[in-house]
Amino acid sequence: MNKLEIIKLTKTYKHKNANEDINLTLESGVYGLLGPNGAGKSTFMKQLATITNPSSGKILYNGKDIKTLDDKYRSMIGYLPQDFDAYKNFKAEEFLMYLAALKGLNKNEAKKRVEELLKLVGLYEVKNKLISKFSGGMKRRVGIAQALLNNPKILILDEPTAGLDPQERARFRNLLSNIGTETIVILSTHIISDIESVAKETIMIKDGKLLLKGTHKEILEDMKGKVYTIKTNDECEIGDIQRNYKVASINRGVENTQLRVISEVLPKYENTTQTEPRFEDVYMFYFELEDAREV
Ligand SMILES: Nc1ncnc2c1ncn2[C@@H]1O[C@H](COP(=O)(O)OP(=O)(O)OP(=O)(O)O)[C@@H](O)[C@H]1O
Repeated sequence: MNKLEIIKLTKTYKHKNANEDINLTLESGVYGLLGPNGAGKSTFMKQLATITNPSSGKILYNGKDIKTLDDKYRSMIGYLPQDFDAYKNFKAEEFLMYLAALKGLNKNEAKKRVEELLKLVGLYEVKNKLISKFSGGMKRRVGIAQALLNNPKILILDEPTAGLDPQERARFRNLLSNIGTETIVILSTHIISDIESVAKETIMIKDGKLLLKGTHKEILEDMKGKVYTIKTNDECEIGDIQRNYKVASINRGVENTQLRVISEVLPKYENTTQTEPRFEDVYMFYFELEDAREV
């Protein structure tokens, strides 16, 4: 069994609830934690990683409070904090060997595991290079590798793809598929495409509260009838639509301009057709975006 139960989890900083009354059950598999800046994702993950204690509520691992499991629980988790900073004066391999020793791996075990992980994150060729000479994406990959050192049962990754280029993002997706199916993986992001293909379920939080949890199919099903395409050539109308609706994208074609609109009611414009929702519409529906994307 590999199960986390999060019960009425609340974290208050001064007078603000960064997490409020969150109830969730997580079992093996990848969960994408989605929410805008300040939604409470890091706070949630820090509590799972025992970096900070809940103000109220509790977290159970296989039925036992993680507070009482203490080091036993900690030995089962891998954590990549949002602000992970590797010791820059270490070489990649040296740094991972050092952390492996801290995590209690013996030297032979550590050597084998570090080599495996360096290959997995694509840093084996540069294992003897100073981390200070690495790009942001490479440093992030060192962070991902260190979170995996102890073969965690629970892997908590706070924005693992921040700073990664498209190729590195693709590599990260492959890497996740190589992580045991017996692991609970929770990864936070505000980039919907990062979780679209890898997460079995998406968890959305907003203003510290749980908004929804579901499979992509369930979430998309819920979006049906809320996405429209409006075709127009009238600049006044385009402005009007932008002021009154959530516009996911604007496509300025030769013949006309097409606006992808998210709305719970049928928009009142002439050339409006309902269209199939895409996963990226979900973010727009639940969270405001500042500007429509011009495509
Ligand atoms: N140590 C702290 N002291 C006071 N307030 C905090 C602290 N940590 C977080 N907060 C506040 O709690 C709220 C949630 O922050 P959190 O970092 O968990 O959000 P987030 O979803 O991870 O955001 P981001 O995507 O920007 O990282 C924010 O309003 C933040 O300012």
